[in-house]
Amino acid sequence: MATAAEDLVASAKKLAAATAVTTHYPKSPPKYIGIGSGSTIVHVVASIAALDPSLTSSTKFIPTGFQSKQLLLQHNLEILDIDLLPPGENISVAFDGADEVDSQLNCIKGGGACLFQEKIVAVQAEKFVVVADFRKISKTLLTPTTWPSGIPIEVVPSSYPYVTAKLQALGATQVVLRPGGKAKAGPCVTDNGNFLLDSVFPTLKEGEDVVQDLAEAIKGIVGVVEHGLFYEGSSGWKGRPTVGYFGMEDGAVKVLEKGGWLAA
Ligand SMILES: O=C[C@H](O)[C@H](O)[C@H](O)COP(=O)(O)O
Repeated sequence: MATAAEDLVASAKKLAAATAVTTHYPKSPPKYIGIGSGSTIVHVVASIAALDPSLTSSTKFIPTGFQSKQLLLQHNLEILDIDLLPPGENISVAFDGADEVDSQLNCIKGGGACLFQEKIVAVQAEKFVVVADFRKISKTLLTPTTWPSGIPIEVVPSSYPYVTAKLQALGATQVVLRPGGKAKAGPCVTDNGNFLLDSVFPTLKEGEDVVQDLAEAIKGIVGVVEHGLFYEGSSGWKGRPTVGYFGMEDGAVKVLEKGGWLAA
């Protein structure tokens, strides 16, 4: 049976999801909508499935992994794999969860091992809407929150000892090869057949390009496929959300945009 604290988090996610969908799902039928992964996206998909069918029946929904594909199937929403998005076409809105979000909307994602697919969908979306609960809010990234395992980094399996050493040289204080589930002997294998290194770095200072500097250093290591930093820096946009919806403990939904928190 769920505890009172678990119930509080679940209802915060649900309310934030409903508010985000009501506000950002297009008012005329969109061609493509991106669907992220995790426990919060379950509520987003339920809210989308409850919309008037005229808004969803001609839409193709692009999943970011096995779990979100199954969710779309359960709700009879039409699926399109991201590699079939025609070149030059954009996704109207991508909805997703997050593990940690800073005051500038930079995120850590990948707790569910779907960060690569999530990023390739996010960067092709005209609008990227993140939905989360109050536990995910932090002032600066890598501040201990409920996401103490750090940045998930997807690596080609044969490279993991090398990448581990390079991450430590970059300042990581802990690098853990993510284990598989209870019934899996050996590491977690992503939907792309890769491993994940959960890497704790010291809290990032506030300031221009601190997230970008770390992100680019990680991405520069041979063997790294992608990392869970979704951000924007002076060299470009790398998946920072357009807006974040957060279900709060008091039943309110707070909205964070690039310029700061919107007044309730
Ligand atoms: O790989 C997984 C994702 O980045 C999820 O969106 C993230 O872990 C948030 O998940 P949840 O909604 O379960 O907190």
